[in-house]
Order: sequence, then structure tokens, then C-alpha cells
Amino acid sequence: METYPITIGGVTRHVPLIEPLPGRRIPLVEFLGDPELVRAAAQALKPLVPAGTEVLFTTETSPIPLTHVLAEEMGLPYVVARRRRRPYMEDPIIQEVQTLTLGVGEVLWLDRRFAEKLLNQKVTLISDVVSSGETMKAMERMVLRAGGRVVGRIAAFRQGTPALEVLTVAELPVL
Ligand SMILES: O=P(O)(O)OC[C@H]1O[C@H](OP(=O)(O)OP(=O)(O)O)[C@H](O)[C@@H]1O
Repeated sequence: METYPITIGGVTRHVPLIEPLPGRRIPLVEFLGDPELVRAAAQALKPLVPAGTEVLFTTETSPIPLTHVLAEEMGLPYVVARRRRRPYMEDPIIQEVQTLTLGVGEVLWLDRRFAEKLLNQKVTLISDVVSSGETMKAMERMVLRAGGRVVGRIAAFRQGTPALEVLTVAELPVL
């Protein structure tokens, strides 16, 4: 399999090149199962988290370990939007995402008991990769609907040109 070198926080990985859409190849970053890469990325992102942030907000799946380590480092709580409805969810916030990266629409779910943790809080959005920015837009909408305020948008990698301003520490090519 063809690979591509990615580096963040001084750590390099040779990751697979995938072709989610014909003629558009992208490196597939994987934080799951790679504590060294997660720690390096979290250290690199730490200075970008705005002072005054009270809660971090992320989505399933791959940004979870990154957000967890960052939260632990900074002594902050975090909330995770799910990508599937779980049977125990009560009165969830349901938010549609149009992500061009995958070519299909997605839905994010946030159980009310976690939405309450965003109420009146200064929230920073965290992701592993931002591409179209549609996932971040949906996350921002969820925070607003939960009664919180977004003070920062941060991702480890930028790929292409997101539709909203996001702070990143590394770039991924579209080949
Ligand atoms: O800016 P966008 O175009 O919206 O793309 C970014 C999204 O794509 C990736 O998730 P993915 O769908 O690969 O799911 P995963 O986190 O479960 O791997 C990433 O974690 C963001 O959620």
C-alpha cells in the first residue's frame, strides 16, 4: 500500500493514502491506538486553546483520544457528540452534517445530560482533521443549541480550505 509521511509535534507516521472520491487521494491520519502520536499532537495543540475555555467539545471517533489527552493536560472537562443514536439517550440534540470528505450526510447526537454541561460555558471545538469544515459547523450549531458559546475551533490537521476559521498545526495534502 502506498503511504505518505505526516508529522505533528515532531512525531512522524507513514500513513496509507486513500481515495474517498475518484481522483482525490488523501493521507489517512489515525490517532486511535497511537499514544505517542496523540501525546505529540495534544502538546502541539495546547497553546492554541484560548484562555478562558471551560469545556472542550469533540465528536466520535478518532478525535476522542486527542481531546482526552488535551483535556487531562489542561485540567478541563470534555463532551463528545456521538455519531449514532444510543438507546439510553434522552431528549438529545440532533444535528445534521453535510461532510464532503465522506461524500455523505451524517448526523451528530448529543444526549441532553451532556448538552447540559455546555450550558453557559465557553467551549472550544476540537478535531483531528478539518477539511470542508462542515463537521465543525455542525458542532458549533450544537453548542449554540445547548446554550454554550464557542470561543475556539482547533484541529490537528487542515486538509484543503475549510468553510470557517479553524486553528491547525499541520497541513495534509490532497494528492
Ligand atoms: O471538515 P469535514 O469535511 O467535516 O471533515 C472532518 C471530519 O472528518 C473526520 O471524521 P471521519 O468522518 O473520518 O470519522 P472518524 O472521526 O470516526 O474517523 C474528522 O474527525 C472530522 O470529524
